Amino acid sequence: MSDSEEESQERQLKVAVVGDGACGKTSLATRFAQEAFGKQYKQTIGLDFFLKRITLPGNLNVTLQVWDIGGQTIGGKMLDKYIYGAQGVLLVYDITNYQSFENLEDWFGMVKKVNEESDVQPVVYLVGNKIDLEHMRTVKVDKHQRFCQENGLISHFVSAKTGDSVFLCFQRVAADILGVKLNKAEIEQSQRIVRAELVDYPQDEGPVREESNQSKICSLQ
Ligand SMILES: Nc1nc2c(ncn2[C@@H]2O[C@H](COP(=O)(O)OP(=O)(O)OP(=O)(O)O)[C@@H](O)[C@H]2O)c(=O)[nH]1
Repeated sequence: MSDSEEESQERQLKVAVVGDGACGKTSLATRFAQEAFGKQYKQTIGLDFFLKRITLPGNLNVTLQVWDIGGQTIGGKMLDKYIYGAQGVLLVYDITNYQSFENLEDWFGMVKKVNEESDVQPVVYLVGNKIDLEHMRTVKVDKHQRFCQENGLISHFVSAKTGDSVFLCFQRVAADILGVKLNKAEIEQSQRIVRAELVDYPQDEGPVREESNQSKICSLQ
């Protein structure tokens, strides 16, 4: 294959998103791929796919295939087939739902089983979702960190609702899979993409305190 043919072949990465029903997997995929969020819960039956093209440092174009796996598939016959071949796995739970955190043992067990015989192991992230509901948190941060340390997982906290850290999370997965390092500026840039829509202070004036739209915007932070 010539160099130019190789260059034109876009890299596709499979990222499987697993976790209990209603923890926010579809919402994360939708936020990442379509920059949208819906309040209404619609259960995923089986699985859904999302595709999103991103550019990593070094002008590396990558298409992420996000496999949004329905929470009800745990214990089902198809789950191992859905997870098989994923280079990245997001183990998602809802920080306001302790059970969804506890059940990650089972989800992670399934991921390990599927990859038992494989030489290459997927990059696995522990993702605490719904951080906009911090006041309702039932899973302590140190529990989350311990689970990461004990199992060699990478930690992330996100909100599909506000978009907080969602793009960064997927971007990091892609970068980790490909062994690309993101520097501080790139990480900040990714965070800014999400926040730019929410915060729009007038130049040189700093945050406005009172009644205007700004206070509504601040409450999203
Ligand atoms: N406040 C808040 N609500 C969220 C967030 N993410 C998802 N939700 C809500 O949680 C509910 C479930 O979200 P889904 O994305 O459908 O959950 P899921 O994990 O895909 O569920 P299954 O399809 O059953 O596996 C919906 O009502 C979402 O609007 C979040 O970050 N913050």
